[in-house]
Amino acid sequence: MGARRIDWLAAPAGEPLRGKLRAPGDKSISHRAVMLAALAEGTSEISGFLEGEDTRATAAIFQALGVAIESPGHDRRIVHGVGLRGLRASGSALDCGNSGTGMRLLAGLLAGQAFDSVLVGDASLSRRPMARVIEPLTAMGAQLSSEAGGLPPLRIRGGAMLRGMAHAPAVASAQVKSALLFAGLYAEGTTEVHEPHPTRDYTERMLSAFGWPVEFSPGRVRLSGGHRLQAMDVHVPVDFSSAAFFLVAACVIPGSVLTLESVGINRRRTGLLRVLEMMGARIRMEGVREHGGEPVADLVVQHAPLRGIEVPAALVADMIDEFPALFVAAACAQGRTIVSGAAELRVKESDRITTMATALQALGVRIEETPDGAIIEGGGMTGGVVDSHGDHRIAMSMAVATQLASGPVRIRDVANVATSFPGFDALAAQAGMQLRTATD
Ligand SMILES: O=C(O)C1=C[C@@H](OP(=O)(O)O)[C@@H](O)[C@H](O)C1
Ligand SMILES: C=C(OP(=O)(O)O)C(=O)O
Repeated sequence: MGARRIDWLAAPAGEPLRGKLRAPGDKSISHRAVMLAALAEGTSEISGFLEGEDTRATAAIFQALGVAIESPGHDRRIVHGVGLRGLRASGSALDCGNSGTGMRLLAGLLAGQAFDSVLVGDASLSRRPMARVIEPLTAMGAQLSSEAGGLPPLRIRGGAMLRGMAHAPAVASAQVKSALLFAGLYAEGTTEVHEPHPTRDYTERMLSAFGWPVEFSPGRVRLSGGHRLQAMDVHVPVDFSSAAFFLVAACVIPGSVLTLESVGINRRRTGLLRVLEMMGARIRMEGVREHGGEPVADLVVQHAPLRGIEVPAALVADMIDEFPALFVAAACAQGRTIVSGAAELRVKESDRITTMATALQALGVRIEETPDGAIIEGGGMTGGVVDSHGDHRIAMSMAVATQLASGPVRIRDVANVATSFPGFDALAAQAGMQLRTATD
């Protein structure tokens, strides 16, 4: 982000990945934990909090809104909740950084406040579509405006009287669903969301854990205004999306046997596991248990030859952030992999279809873009220079790809990895990958 321009220089280490790794805490759950703890009555302690730029931006926003948040140690936060009506106006714009989750969830939450707010973001976030939350929130009575084309900054007028209603969003998006549920806390009557495909259900589960009555089943959720949130301690599991880079790396690097510890395996997040298994991967779950109300397991992954498949469109929402990593698995597989039904990838931190296609092509992979996916021919990769376009998931996926390239690779513009996975390069080196930082 910002002025820092960092590249990675990577080379195939020629070594299998071995040992045990623990990836950082879940980004989606960390955002929600801060938000609900801030609105709760009493003091909540969050452990396993993701020390990423995205989630720290959310915590800083709540501090600007008058919530006392202590950081007693790495991965920990103590949040002194102010209750549903206890936030107060910030004198300045609230900066969500690179985080779509932060901005969209806050749009719903701030629409219910008595004061005005402005949400801003970095250059990437300022290009991402917000009409998907502005329109349904406006239908509930919220007063929000954006730049032309539904782009940030978002200006939110306080004091609106929100009405609950039933929503059927056109896109399957946990961010949209969660924005509507946050507004629903402040609305009169019942707010319902019927999704085109079920998406991650952390907002529903966490609201319920904080004591708010919520009815939900996959793809459906319903709640009413007029209740209270009670403080609780939140234990954040390891983020499956972060573990996914190492899962793919160990699948494709011959001789690897790697254990990823205590990974969150909520079904709405683990579509990639099912797809890799269809491709021939050998991944075992050990010690399945509950951690802070979420299922977690150690994932033991062993190298296995992968074959190309047609990725079932029904799994897209369950692996929405894992496509860059999947593209790398596909490039290393035998045969053709077809991805479709994934047009949402075009409105993430970068256009992830074009960015991945361009990066893999630069390493000699045959990959053809389609409007909602790609056709990837497996085979070898050469060395070269690739650009992550400031997209954390592209940078980390290409770092995995380089381990199978026939020569050195420079990955440009990787600083943004700190938004979701600070310390990725150190962990990659610990596992046996060769990656070093270079600045221009
Ligand atoms: O709700 C969330 O925490 C998220 C939902 C997904 O976005 P969409 O809701 O736009 O699919 C995902 O891509 C993002 O990384 C986190
Ligand atoms: C899309 C992502 O996050 P966000 O939408 O929160 O920016 C992501 O982390 O891949």
